Amino acid sequence: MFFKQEMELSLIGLQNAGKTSLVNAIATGGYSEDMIPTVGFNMRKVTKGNVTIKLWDLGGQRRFRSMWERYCRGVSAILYVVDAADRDGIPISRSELHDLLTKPSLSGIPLLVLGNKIDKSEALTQQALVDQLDLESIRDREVCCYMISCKDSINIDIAIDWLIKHSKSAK
Ligand SMILES: Nc1nc2c(ncn2[C@@H]2O[C@H](COP(=O)(O)OP(=O)(O)OP(=O)(O)O)[C@@H](O)[C@H]2O)c(=O)[nH]1
Ligand SMILES: [Mg+2]
Repeated sequence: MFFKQEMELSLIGLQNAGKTSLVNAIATGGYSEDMIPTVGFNMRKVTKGNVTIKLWDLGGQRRFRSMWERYCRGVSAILYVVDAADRDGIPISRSELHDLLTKPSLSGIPLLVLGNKIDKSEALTQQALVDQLDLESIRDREVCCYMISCKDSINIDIAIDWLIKHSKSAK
């Protein structure tokens, strides 16, 4: 098996989805309820075995969404994080995702959608999330969807495994 030495990922998705929490879960396994909304973006480098991962953690508030495209260009994969327990937020999340994927600069970049907060009882099932985000209509790239909890560290490892297997080679 061949391991990529370097991977560059962008984390996007609406505010409060859990992107910064996911960075912490990947980096240290830590979790906090007291999070500050990301203003603009943060960059973090994490090493997992022999893979170095550069993570661009973007702000999800509306005023930052126009930056998403710029920070997704040329990445190995896009991570789209969704609060699976925020059912009212799903339609906006869907339209922001599909808008982004129409950008020619991002064509072909693999997409991993992560439905977060499955520790909450109101979280959607994976099938419901796939349906409501209309992921089946995305045919121009590799797409996968996992349900995770940053809080309880559920499925973080399988998400990283998918990224290692499916990421485009780093530039
Ligand atoms: N129950 C639960 N809460 C979570 C989980 N992951 C994150 N949260 C909470 O969700 C809130 C927002 O988390 P952040 O990681 O700051 O969200 P974000 O996507 O980075 O938000 P922006 O930076 O504003 O775009 C925090 O209160 C977290 O503690 C989870 O798996 N389960
Ligand atoms: Mg954040």
